Amino acid sequence: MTAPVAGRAEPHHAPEDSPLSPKDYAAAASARLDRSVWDYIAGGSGDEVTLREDRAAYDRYRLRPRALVDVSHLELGTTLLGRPVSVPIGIAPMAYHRLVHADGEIATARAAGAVGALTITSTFASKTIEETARAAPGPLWLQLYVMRRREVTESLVRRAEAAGYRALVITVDTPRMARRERDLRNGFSLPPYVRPANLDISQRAGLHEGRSGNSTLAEHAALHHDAAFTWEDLAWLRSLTGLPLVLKGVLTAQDARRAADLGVAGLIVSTHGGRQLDGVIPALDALPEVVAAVPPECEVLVDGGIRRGTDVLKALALGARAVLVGRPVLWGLAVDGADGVERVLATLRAELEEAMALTGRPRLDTITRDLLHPSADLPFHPTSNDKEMA
Ligand SMILES: Cc1cc2nc3c(=O)[nH]c(=O)nc-3n(C[C@H](O)[C@H](O)[C@H](O)COP(=O)(O)O)c2cc1C
Ligand SMILES: CCCCC(=O)C(=O)O
Repeated sequence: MTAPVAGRAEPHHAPEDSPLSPKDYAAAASARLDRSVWDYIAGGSGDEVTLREDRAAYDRYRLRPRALVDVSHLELGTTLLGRPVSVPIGIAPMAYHRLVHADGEIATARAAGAVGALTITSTFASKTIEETARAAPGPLWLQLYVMRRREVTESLVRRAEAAGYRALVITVDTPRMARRERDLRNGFSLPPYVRPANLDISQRAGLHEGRSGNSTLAEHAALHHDAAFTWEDLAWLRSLTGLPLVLKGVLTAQDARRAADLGVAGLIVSTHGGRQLDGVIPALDALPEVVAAVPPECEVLVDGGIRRGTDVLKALALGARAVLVGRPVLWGLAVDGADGVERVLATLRAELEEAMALTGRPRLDTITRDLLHPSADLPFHPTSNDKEMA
């Protein structure tokens, strides 16, 4: 165990001795974290319908294993935008890792590097773009919220290029931050030891002054995010940089096709972990129509609710090139710093290997749609409208 960060609550009770699954890490993290920090991470928007359904979507599929296949050698390596990764599992961009551990994004990136996984660093990282890059041997992408002051975004792009980041991930589901009632009730604001390390002083205004009944993060987004950013403005971003662009938060074939037509290199099918528009289609259910809408060279990833190796397998079977994991990474970080993150990622990798072996799918290209059987309570066959939507 590493030392707790300043200001963090003492554990309410001793965490489990040796957490095994992401679920165990959630229990241990919840015991260690302040309630308002736990709620910020765990919560969703509105009635948290999408938060629940993103996860439940995975449980609506059953697996159809094939027998007597040579699974003595398994291959999990692939490429993402031309760069090799050891696993088709990456870390989703999440704000403020220092909320849960003093080493913040440095620990997370180091752990991902040890596993050979992709890391996507948030605009709201609590360690700098440069120090995170120095810690990470694995591929790094930078997530961008496009700011009203375009020079802020441009400077982040330049710094990402100089530090060796390989792609820019533009989050398109957050022209404003959705109401998250847990944060509103808790009057959540950033503790003094956490700040957006990559934004200048003028962009930090207000993040620490908690006013009761308000989420300062939402206020900050309302002040600084460019809610007028549109498809036309993407051309401006393209003209700024040679780095490939990836759009995060696409849920329809229409938007996917438009992005591909504009030369976007990749898409992340995502509901933002149920934290933005509540009631949207679960990411897993949107995945087939997005995959069907874009040419094969446009790489499609998915996130939201992935907690087991079999979840990864199901997403790959529905056409994802790789998956991203969000909250489980912060749970591992809260419990045991970089070691905790590494164990969470290594567990998901081990479970994916097990699932590949036991379904007779030794390579990623053998994980195909016929691996899935919709369970009896599946309300509709999510692949039935692929053709219509594409
Ligand atoms: C605490 C927290 C902070 C997040 N911050 C960002 C962010 O800064 N940018 C972004 O694009 N997505 C952000 N997300 C969304 C994640 O990238 C991802 O879409 C989601 O967490 C995946 O779902 P999962 O947590 O169920 O794995 C955040 C999610 C969480 C839980
Ligand atoms: C303004 C967004 C803050 C980080 C974020 O994306 C999230 O909390 O989901």
